Amino acid sequence: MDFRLEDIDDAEVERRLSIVEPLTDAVRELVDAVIRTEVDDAELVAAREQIEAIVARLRAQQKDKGYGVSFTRDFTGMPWGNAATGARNAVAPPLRIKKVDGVTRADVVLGAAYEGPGGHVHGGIAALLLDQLVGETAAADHMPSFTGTLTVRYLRPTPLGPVTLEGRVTGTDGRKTFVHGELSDADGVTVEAEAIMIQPKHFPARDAIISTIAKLENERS
Ligand SMILES: CCCCCCCC(=O)SCCNC(=O)CCNC(=O)[C@H](O)C(C)(C)COP(=O)(O)OP(=O)(O)OC[C@H]1O[C@@H](n2cnc3c(N)ncnc32)[C@H](O)[C@@H]1OP(=O)(O)O
Repeated sequence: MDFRLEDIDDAEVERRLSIVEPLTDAVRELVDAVIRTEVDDAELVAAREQIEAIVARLRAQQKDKGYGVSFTRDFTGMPWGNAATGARNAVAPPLRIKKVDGVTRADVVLGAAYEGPGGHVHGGIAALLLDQLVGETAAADHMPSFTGTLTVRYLRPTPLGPVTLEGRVTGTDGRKTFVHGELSDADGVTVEAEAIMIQPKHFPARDAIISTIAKLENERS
């Protein structure tokens, strides 16, 4: 797994976010505009040519694979390519999850890019968002839990628009954490999930980051 340490402070994280988040938001707007536009064919062709030029500009310097996950020395994660939350990923709605007293919560608006049944949220998108939510619900002490089993029950169709997600731990058993998650619209719960999250036996990436931080601290003292 691609985890790495970047020796930067919070101000630098914020500076980078202030550049990339508006870019990602502009691409989200582009995706929505392409889905919903009713301009004529000539306009579509002209737009495509402009988009291809922008893609070529961005491809001038690229990472080999995915974005991976960087951490600062304070273990602030920068999972900016994440499909649900990524600050650089226009596919992500993006989900912004807050944890208060062990309960995770997120409010997000799901627009045209997340459609499954006409006018309603795609079931895979609901599962994606719930998967991320249960992951962050189970995470503790900088130690991730991976989804072992995710059971999703669709109670009724979720209309496109604003939705709320909420997750809570329902139990633990050794390295396993059991999590309940819900996705709701204004009228109540539309999708619910039960997850078995598992802290991996070995997580070499975390150990590697901890030893790199220790080395940096030694060098500075
Ligand atoms: C910080 C937020 C990040 C959020 C990210 C969003 C969440 C995600 O999308 S994670 C990505 C999707 N998930 C994955 O890719 C996981 C792939 N699987 C794996 O990596 C491993 O199988 C893993 C880590 C789940 C378990 O491996 P390992 O640590 O070797 O488990 P193992 O020692 O065999 O078993 C431990 C316990 O878990 C149970 N278990 C193992 N696999 C599963 C499973 N898939 N489902 C349920 N229980 C399981 C075992 O039965 C055992 O239970 P017990 O202790 O009672 O005997």
